[in-house]
Amino acid sequence: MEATASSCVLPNLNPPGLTLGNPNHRSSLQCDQTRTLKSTSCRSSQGCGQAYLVSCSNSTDKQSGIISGSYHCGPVQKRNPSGQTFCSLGALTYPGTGSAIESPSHATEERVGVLLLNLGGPETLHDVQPFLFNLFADPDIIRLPRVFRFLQRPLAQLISVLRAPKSKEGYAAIGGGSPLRKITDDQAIALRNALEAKEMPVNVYVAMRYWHPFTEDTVQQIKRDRITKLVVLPLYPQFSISTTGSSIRVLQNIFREDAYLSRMPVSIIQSWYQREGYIKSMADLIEKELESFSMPEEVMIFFSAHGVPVSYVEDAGDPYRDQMEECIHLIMQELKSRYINNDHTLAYQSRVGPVQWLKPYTDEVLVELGQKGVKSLLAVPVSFVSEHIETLEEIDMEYKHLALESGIENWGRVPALGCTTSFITDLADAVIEVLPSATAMTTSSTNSEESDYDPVGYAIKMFFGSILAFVLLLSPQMIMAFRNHVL
Ligand SMILES: C=CC1=C(C)c2cc3[nH]c(cc4nc(cc5[nH]c(cc1n2)c(C)c5CCC(=O)O)C(CCC(=O)O)=C4C)c(C)c3C=C
Ligand SMILES: [Fe+2]
Repeated sequence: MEATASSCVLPNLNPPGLTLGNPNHRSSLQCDQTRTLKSTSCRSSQGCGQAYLVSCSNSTDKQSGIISGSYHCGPVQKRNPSGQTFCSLGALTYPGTGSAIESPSHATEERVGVLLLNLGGPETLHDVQPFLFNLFADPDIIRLPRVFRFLQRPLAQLISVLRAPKSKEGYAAIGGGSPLRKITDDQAIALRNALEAKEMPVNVYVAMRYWHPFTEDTVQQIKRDRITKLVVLPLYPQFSISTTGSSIRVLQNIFREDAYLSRMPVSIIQSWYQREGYIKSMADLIEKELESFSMPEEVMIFFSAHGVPVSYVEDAGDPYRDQMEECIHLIMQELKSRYINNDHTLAYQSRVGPVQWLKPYTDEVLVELGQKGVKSLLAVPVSFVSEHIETLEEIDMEYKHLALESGIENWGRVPALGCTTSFITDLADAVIEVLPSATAMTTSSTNSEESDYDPVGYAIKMFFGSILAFVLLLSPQMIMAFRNHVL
């Protein structure tokens, strides 16, 4: 199955209601253009991270991954299946930094980059609160009406401080930090190798949304390396406004403000949950894990997806729930084709704050299943392809404990895909498929809300809104909602 790619006519958003149609149809995708993110700025008080590159040279270790100055690639130029020229290992010399920025359209050789987008995670306990600040300061995570946007950062500060103790406990329980950076770097290396094996040498970059290496820094590296064509590959199988949508919006803001980048042909793979390689790889993991139970056919396959607030799906048109359900259906079909006919269910985990999230909730379903007499359960994390705090702590510790307490006797968990060969090979195919459709990013700057601007109405809303927001936010219920998972 083909990857769904948009050739980068990026979302034109009309806040406050971020309307997202099917992201596979780029004309229906709308986003918010009101944020101003400077491409070179550091966020939070933690200083700039360094962009990390898995290069198309032989230097793949992390220390040498940071490129500065001239950069040499191999002796031969190769053509990909669509006739484009690439550097192969060794010979092509990438001009060093500091020279005039050349427009990609005038460049003589093709230098292809693949940009992996991911969430990022705190590397130490000290990073937890600033990481949470970056997360909650994202208007795609806390979606305030436009008129209250000025409250975004103060709210983020408050919520991150309230939430930090609980998050720190979680990160402490999994070794003191998130494994996400290391796993994503490993996936980048594996993808680079898989593409090279398919005669397509590329540079693979990692850009995180909330922690190092920040998207802004990685994009600067891409520019320094004079990449001429880019495939953007979010490491989220399903599209959500809060994940892929948010990362793409940051990219859009950076690219729009830069002459070189705005002319670079880019292809974005918005979701890939329906790809055969991914579905088969997930089915392989489930099949293997089922074999560890004494009576595999009696095991309930329990898909647990990261939740999003209901309003994302029902008001903002986030396709996340539909894509998740279709994804589960495809995995189950694949299992059926292998004569695996187990019962299955889907629930949503990791809710934060005082609003309604997608239901059913994982913790509630686990208790119900235990009460109904289910004895064996296999948990399958399905919204993310790396181990992270919500697999290692929430599922493996909290939910396992809850399930065993509720009467479930045999517990298993499918590992995240990580660097599974069949999965990475399929991602490489996805990159190859979308490369020919890369086109320069174009955005419209028209914003109807801005043209309807009414200063008096705005001041009134801002005055009463601020009072209301602070009263609500400082209520004990609200504080509890952010400290714990639920009200
Ligand atoms: C598809 C995956 C994810 C969606 C959708 C998503 C939405 C979402 N998340 C929060 C709040 C938090 N997320 C946190 C960590 C976290 N989230 C994801 C993935 C999705 N989030 C991952 C992979 C991680 C873990 C990163 C790591 O360090 O390993 C956290 C921090 C941890 C905690 O305190 O629980 C918060 C907070 C919201 C509000 C949201 C949708 C609006
Ligand atoms: Fe999350």
